[in-house]
Amino acid sequence: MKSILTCQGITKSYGSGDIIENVLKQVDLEFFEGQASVLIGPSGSGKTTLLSILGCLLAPSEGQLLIADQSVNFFDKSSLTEVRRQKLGFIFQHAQLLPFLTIEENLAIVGRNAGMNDADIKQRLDNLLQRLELQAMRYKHPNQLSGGQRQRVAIARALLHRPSIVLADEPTAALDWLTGKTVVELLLEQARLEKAVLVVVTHDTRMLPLFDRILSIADGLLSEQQQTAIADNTFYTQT
Ligand SMILES: Nc1ncnc2c1ncn2[C@@H]1O[C@H](COP(=O)(O)OP(=O)(O)OP(=O)(O)O)[C@@H](O)[C@H]1O
Repeated sequence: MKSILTCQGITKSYGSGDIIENVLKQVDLEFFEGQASVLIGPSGSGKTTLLSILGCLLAPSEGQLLIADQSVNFFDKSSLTEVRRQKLGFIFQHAQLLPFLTIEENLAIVGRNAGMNDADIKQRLDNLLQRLELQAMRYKHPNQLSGGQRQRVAIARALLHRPSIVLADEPTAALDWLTGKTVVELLLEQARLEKAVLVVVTHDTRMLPLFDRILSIADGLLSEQQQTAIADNTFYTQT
C-alpha cells in the first residue's frame, strides 16, 4: 500500500512558561492510499489540532509531517498554500459555501485554485454532481439547499481537484443521525473510489464501524483501537 501521509513524533503545545498546555505528545502515524480513519477523543483532547496539522493549517511544535514522503516542515507560506490547494480537501461542520455563488460556481473555484483547466473542471463537476445526486442543485444557491444537501456539495468540493488527502472535522454535527450517516457513507464511498486518505473527526461513536481505522486521542496520546473491540462493545464510550 502506498504511504500518503506520515506524522513523525508530532507534538503540539499552546502557551508558554508555567501555562504551557501539551496537547499532542509524540504522535506517530502513517496513512495509506484509500484508507479511511476516524479520529475520536473527549472534548479538548486535540482532535482539531491534529487535523489542522495534517491539513498544513497549523505547524507542529516538534516533529515532522510528510506528504508523499516529502517533509513539509520547512515549506514557506505560499508552498503550504499550494500543497493545500493541490493535495488536500477539507470538509467542516457547516459546508461553508459562498452564499452569492451557485453550487456549480462554488465547486469550480476549487478546480481553478488547483490549476485545472476549464474542460477538466467541467468533466469533474458533471461526474461528481451525478455521483452525489446533486444535478438538480447545480444552478441553485446554498440557501436553497437542505443541510444534508449542502454537506453533499461539501464532499464534491473536497474531492473536485482529486486530492490525495481529505480531512473532515465533525461533518455531521449539524445534521440529524440518519442524514449524518448517509453523508458519512457517501463520503467514505467517494473517498475510497478516489483512493484518497480520509480522516474524519466525530463525536458520534455510532459511526465507528464504518471506518477502516479508529484513532483515539486522550491526554495528548494517540492510540489505535481495533474494530473487533467496537464489535465486542469493549470500546464504546461516548466521547
Ligand atoms: N489557538 C489556541 N491557543 C491556545 N490553546 C488552544 C488553541 N487551540 C486549541 N487550544 C487548546 O488545545 C486543546 C485542544 O483543542 P482542540 O480544539 O484540538 O480539541 P478537540 O478535541 O478538537 O475539542 P472539541 O471536541 O471540543 O472540538 C484545548 O484545551 C484547547 O483549549
